[in-house]
Amino acid sequence: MADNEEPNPTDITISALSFRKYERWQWWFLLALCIAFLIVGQSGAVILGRFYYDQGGNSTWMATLVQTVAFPLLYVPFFLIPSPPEASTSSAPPSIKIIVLIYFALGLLLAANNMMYSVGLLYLSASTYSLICASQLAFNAVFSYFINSEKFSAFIINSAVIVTFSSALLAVNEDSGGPSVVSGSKHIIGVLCTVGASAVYSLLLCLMQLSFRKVLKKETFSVVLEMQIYTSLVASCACIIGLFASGEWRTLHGEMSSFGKGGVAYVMTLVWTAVSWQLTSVAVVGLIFLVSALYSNVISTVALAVTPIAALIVFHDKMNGVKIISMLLALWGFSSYIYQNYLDDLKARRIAASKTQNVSTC
Ligand SMILES: Nc1nc2[nH]cnc2c(=O)[nH]1
Repeated sequence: MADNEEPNPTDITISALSFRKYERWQWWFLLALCIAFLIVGQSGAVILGRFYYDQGGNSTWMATLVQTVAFPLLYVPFFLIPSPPEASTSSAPPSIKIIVLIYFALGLLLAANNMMYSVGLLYLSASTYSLICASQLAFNAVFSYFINSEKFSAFIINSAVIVTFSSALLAVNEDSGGPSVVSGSKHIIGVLCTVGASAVYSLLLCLMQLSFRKVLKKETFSVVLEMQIYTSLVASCACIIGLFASGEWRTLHGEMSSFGKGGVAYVMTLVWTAVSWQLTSVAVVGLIFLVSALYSNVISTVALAVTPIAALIVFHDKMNGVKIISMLLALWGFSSYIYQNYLDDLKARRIAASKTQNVSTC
């Protein structure tokens, strides 16, 4: 855009304009915090999830439940973080019935995604798993286009394609961990569930973005915590019903006593997996709120490429050329999207400046 051209608010590809409650530095600070939480939380959660299966854990319902059940922890930031007062908006607030319906539907989608994600992690090697997970950015781009009318700049397309390659590259990595031998049918179930999870996850993120923009319309971060708390409540109830209805709860005691590293390690693994998932989920929803569903998914996929570093530190896993190239690609894709954020920020400043100028010349 030329300097003398009037900036057009609809050119902006991120939601910076709709996020007026916070100062610009606060917006960037929240963005950095969410990115850090997502990368640390997801790497930790995936590694602990793999550890649970490796040490003899076998309950997919339990692996699914821990992805949401620690949501009461979020009441701590919910009550501690002060929210700027809501501006009075011209539109009426949504009815309670609509809000309950939204949280209920999104909570069920979340439970379905988490179940399929757990089955994929159980039956597939980390490499096959990463390859299929890479498809979620393509799903997300399609859903974002149709559901959120997302505008794709060259930097966004570049970022999504490069991060997809980065994740796919992990798949050619020979020494990736995972179950050594699974039967053909279980492998097929693992593939179908991971593809299903990728599609449902992308749809879920886009629907969350739509709910923030079109229905909830709050401009404070508390709406992120509310979204996470209520959808997790619904998803956890669905998992508890599944755990009891499937009879899997009867196997839990035996699983704990035969856990490779002992009963205390079993409990600790589940507790820290649950905490890591909360950190991850708040960051995922926070990034949808601050920027977009596609952005949140790009950072999730970058976290996938960063997981080998965490495995290197925690399990002293081997590092090799493929993993390093995958991470460098992820970093490149990530930088491309951050640069788009910067350009959008510049445009938002110009719009604000031209508005002030117009007011003062009137
Ligand atoms: N399907 C899916 N579920 C998730 N839950 C948290 N992160 C992810 C992800 O990257 N993909």
